Amino acid sequence: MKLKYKNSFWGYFNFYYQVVGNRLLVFLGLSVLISCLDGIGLAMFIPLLQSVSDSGSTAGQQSLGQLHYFTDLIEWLGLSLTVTTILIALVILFALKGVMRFAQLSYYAKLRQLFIKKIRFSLVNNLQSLSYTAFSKMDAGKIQNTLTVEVQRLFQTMKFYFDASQAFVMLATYMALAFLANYQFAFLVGVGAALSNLIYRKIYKATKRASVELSKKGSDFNGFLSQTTLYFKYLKSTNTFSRYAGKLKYVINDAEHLNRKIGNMNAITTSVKEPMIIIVVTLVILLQLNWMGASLSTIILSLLLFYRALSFLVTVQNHWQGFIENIGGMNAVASMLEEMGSLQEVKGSTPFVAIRKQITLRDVAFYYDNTPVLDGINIIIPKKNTVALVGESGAGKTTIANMIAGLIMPVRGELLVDDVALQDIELDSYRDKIGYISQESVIFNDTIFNNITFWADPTPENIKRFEKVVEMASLKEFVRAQPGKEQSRLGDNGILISGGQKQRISIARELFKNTEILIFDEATSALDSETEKIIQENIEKLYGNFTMVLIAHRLSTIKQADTIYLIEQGKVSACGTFEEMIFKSSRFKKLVSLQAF
Ligand SMILES: Nc1ncnc2c1ncn2[C@@H]1O[C@H](COP(=O)(O)OP(=O)(O)OP(=O)(O)O)[C@@H](O)[C@H]1O
Repeated sequence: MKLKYKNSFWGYFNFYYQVVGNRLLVFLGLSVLISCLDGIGLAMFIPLLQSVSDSGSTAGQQSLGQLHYFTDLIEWLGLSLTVTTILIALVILFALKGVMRFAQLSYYAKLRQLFIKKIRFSLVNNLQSLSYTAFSKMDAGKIQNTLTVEVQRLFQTMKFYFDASQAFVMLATYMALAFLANYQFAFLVGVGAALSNLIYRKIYKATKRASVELSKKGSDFNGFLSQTTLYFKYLKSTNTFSRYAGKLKYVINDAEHLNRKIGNMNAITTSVKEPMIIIVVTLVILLQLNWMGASLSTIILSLLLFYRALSFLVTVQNHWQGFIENIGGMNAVASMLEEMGSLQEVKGSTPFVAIRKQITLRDVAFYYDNTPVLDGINIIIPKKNTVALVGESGAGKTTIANMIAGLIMPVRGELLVDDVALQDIELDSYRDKIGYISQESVIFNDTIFNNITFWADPTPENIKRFEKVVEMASLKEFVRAQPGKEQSRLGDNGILISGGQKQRISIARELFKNTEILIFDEATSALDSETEKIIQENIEKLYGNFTMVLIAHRLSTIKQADTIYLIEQGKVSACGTFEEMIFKSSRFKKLVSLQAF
């Protein structure tokens, strides 16, 4: 979903219209109906007053102006204008208004639900389909802030917009009724409204600027905050927390300064409200009494209608102020949807079922921005073979693994799965078959069972499969030792378990999945030598069952690999079995001897 809008009343209307469609018109139609019922109900007080004071129907008709049509209607229905009929009409009108109000509010609740769902679903869908390259360039704080705070602010805008519209309809209705009752008064209200709008316009502009600025500060704050929790351990143990917290406080300060500014502007608009109404009403009475020679009943009706109209004018202004205060949310969500929409992953159409023969990287080159990272890479990964990538830090091993996982595409050359180029493969079906155990283990704050099965239903087959992979990943003892066994929780980001345990859980998860290609990126880097040996044996048990890509700095762990590729500065400098490599690559031999030492 793309949400484009112009900064105007109808531009914003169009924004909501794009999300909820014609339902918006239904809502506004109900608002008009309620306003009419309210206005007519109020106008009925005049014949009521006249009936009570027995002032005769002709005077009543005059003071009602053109509104006498409503009382005519009562008479046309064959009912005489007595206190009782007017009271009954009043009750019916307001009861009807209550019913309509109920219908309108429950319709609003439905609209709100629909609106929130649509916006959140669109953001989640766009995030899901975002390309990995685009994601790595985006500001994580901004994404997080938009999906949480800004979406919330956007919903606020909708509430304020709808409330302002409702009040606007009320205002328009009372203006129309006022016009019908006494057009000179209506003119005065128009002048009053125009004057007060001059003051409000300036304040709205300044509020809008502050609101958009607030969204930016929110992104910064969220970015810093998520990193604070992510790197809590580091910040704590190195006593760098206070310096980092200083940055966080600086952003809080800025954001709260803006909030205060917005609050001050709100204070002005709110406090100006009552004096302004009184001034306009006083002017209206003075004019009516001294220059227009109006009767008391005309003045009472006019005052009733105008006071209502003016208070709705103020309500419109207040809600509009609230709307403007949150407009940054609309801006942030619309631009995030647009930005993510333009950075979507392009997926091919050939569904992936299974590897028949091999994965081939042919003369592959890759650049991060303009910096070459891979150049002329030729690698063959035959089905169910194990290929190891070794080389110094920054040589390009992870970049190759990312490409095999379909996260990035070759800039030059091609990656073929059998005969199909990676670009042509339907990536979701391909990734369904990929198991990726990265340098940073992925542990969810949930039970061991859910972490490994990825929230699979605990059916007898799944439980059996779970037990099997727990055993394969040497986790049996660990699970048994937990007080809640497989239902024990692992804590946020696996904070409650060791680095080695995290990696074994990651391995078990990939084994549970119906994986065909297994990528291990430094899978054994955080293990003690005893556990590493067990895991190593377990990985070796997988040899021949999966197509595997191993990235390991510890060369002893890849002795059994079918083929080893030595990557140096983005190029393959040698390849072969462990023994062949020792024989033909002096660089590899040196690396092995350094590690042996
Ligand atoms: N998202 C990125 N944007 C820009 N440059 C990147 C990005 N990711 C990696 N690089 C650069 O690409 C080069 C290869 O990185 P890569 O992670 O593939 O190396 P590696 O061999 O896996 O290193 P290590 O063994 O330390 O994990 C490095 O110079 C790295 O700085």
